[in-house]
Amino acid sequence: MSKLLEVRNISKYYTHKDGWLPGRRICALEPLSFSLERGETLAIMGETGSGKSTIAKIIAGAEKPSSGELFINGQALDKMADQQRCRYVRMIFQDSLRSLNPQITVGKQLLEPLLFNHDGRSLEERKKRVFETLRKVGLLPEHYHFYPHMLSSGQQQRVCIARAIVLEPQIIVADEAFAALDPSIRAQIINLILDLQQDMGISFIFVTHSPEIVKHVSDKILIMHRGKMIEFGTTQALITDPQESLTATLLQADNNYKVPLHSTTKE
Ligand SMILES: Nc1ncnc2c1ncn2[C@@H]1O[C@H](COP(=O)(O)OP(=O)(O)OP(=O)(O)O)[C@@H](O)[C@H]1O
Repeated sequence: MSKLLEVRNISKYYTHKDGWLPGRRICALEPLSFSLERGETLAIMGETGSGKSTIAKIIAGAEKPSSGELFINGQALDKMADQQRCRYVRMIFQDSLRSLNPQITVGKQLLEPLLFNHDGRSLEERKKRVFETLRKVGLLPEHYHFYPHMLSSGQQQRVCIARAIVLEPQIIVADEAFAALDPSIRAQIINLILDLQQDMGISFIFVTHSPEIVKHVSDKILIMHRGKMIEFGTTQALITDPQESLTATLLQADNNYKVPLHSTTKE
């Protein structure tokens, strides 16, 4: 496996503009570095407010780091134009279902990223890519003409995944994207992601509180505590020999969620 993503010394400070202490600087992330190989899945875990979403947003380009650099295949990510960057990294947000526009058909919502990405394809070629993508996420050609409210929540989540993969990115960042789903649907979506990873070689970065999801899908785990990366290593190493008590606590099994075993599980 070759190195896909390299995160070097990224940090993030926010300055409060209002409230009790305007102008006060908050350190959301102390400088941290890690790397990810092609096709690997990384899980980011930690308590509330520890900086997990901040890392996810910086990798996806939704936030700028206060310092540090990110490289993808050796190329500096922050020097890329948005159109180029979104061909490499796409994000599925916490409230991804609400990010679907209720007034636009599924097909048009999937065409949008392709139109934004001026790659010289004809409309017919783009539509062909959209139909292929619907198939990859387990939807039917007729879903192209559906509006989001005509789909179940599991199908809507598949549209969100389709929107993330339609540009064939190398990394997808999912920030607690599946937490609100019914457990059986969530298991199907997680298994879909494992299939996509095998078929398309996409690397996933998950922000999650669920040890079961982490054990099921991730190759590596990054543990955050109050803006600091306190542990980073392979899933196997952190499960069998955690160096921090917080790591052991976060990885204790939760009984609320079980992913039915799948042939491609990483366990
Ligand atoms: N836009 C912002 N302005 C000011 N402070 C922010 C902003 N975004 C995040 N923070 C602060 O940065 C810190 C890290 O936030 P972040 O959302 O990354 O944590 P998290 O680990 O993802 O938490 P959660 O699990 O609750 O989503 C928190 O103290 C948060 O209040």
